[in-house]
Amino acid sequence: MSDRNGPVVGILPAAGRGVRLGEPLPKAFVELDGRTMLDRSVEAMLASAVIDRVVIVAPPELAATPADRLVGESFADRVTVVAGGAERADSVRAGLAAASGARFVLVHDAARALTPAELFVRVVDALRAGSDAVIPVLPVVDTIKSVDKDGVVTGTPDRSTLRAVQTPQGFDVELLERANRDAADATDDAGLVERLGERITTVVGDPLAFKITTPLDLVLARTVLASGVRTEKEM
Ligand SMILES: Nc1ccn([C@@H]2O[C@H](COP(=O)(O)OP(=O)(O)OP(=O)(O)O)[C@@H](O)[C@H]2O)c(=O)n1
Ligand SMILES: C[C@](O)(CO)[C@H](O)COP(=O)(O)O
Repeated sequence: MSDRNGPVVGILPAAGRGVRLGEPLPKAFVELDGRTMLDRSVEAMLASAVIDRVVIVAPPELAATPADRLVGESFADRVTVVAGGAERADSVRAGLAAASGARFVLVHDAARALTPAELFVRVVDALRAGSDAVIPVLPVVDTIKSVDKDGVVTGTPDRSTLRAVQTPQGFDVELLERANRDAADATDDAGLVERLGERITTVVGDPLAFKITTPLDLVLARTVLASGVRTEKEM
């Protein structure tokens, strides 16, 4: 596909249970300062003005809930809700199947609920400029070791070549569909594209796009909001 001006659809995997977070609700429905992670994520995606519509991939028992009960009313008409699967990759595939008409897709974890709108803009700009697969990355701040099955150190990769990977991850829709055709294990969507030997480019990530995974992350997210640090661009 050569025209790079076509529609961008956001796929928002939000079907995880949040076992590591340990809250009673599925993680995307946990509130941060009175609003769910899901609602915050949808708002950031649509407020970026570079995403035309969003497919929410919800826990199956909530997938029949009308969109205006899941997210703010002003966004509901640009949202579709589908049921997720057992693993994140299954949920992404369900979202991709509902992304009809997309030229590009942005896959974004609902768990990265404080992601600023500017990060979506950076990823879409890179797609429009010619990339078919784009991921946001940050430098790794810790020294990383590889270990064997007994926990004994086997090496120290050169940290300058390593990056921590975030979402949103942006793709030419046909490329991500092709990457998902053969079931394979990968911890992110770009990992599937890598297996095809395709080129993946990077943009600078954002510390506020951290994934809320553990109770400590929840404390951090709530503290960030209480501190008044700007998490959304005023547009
Ligand atoms: N079957 C799944 C698993 C995860 N996700 C989504 O993928 C994102 C990243 O996953 P993670 O943060 O690991 O969430 P959980 O799988 O819920 O976490 P845990 O492993 O602690 O249960 C989250 O927005 C989560 O809702 C999903 O849509 N479907
Ligand atoms: C996709 C991802 O958010 C990129 O960092 C991450 O790999 C998901 O990890 P998970 O623990 O499988 O949710």
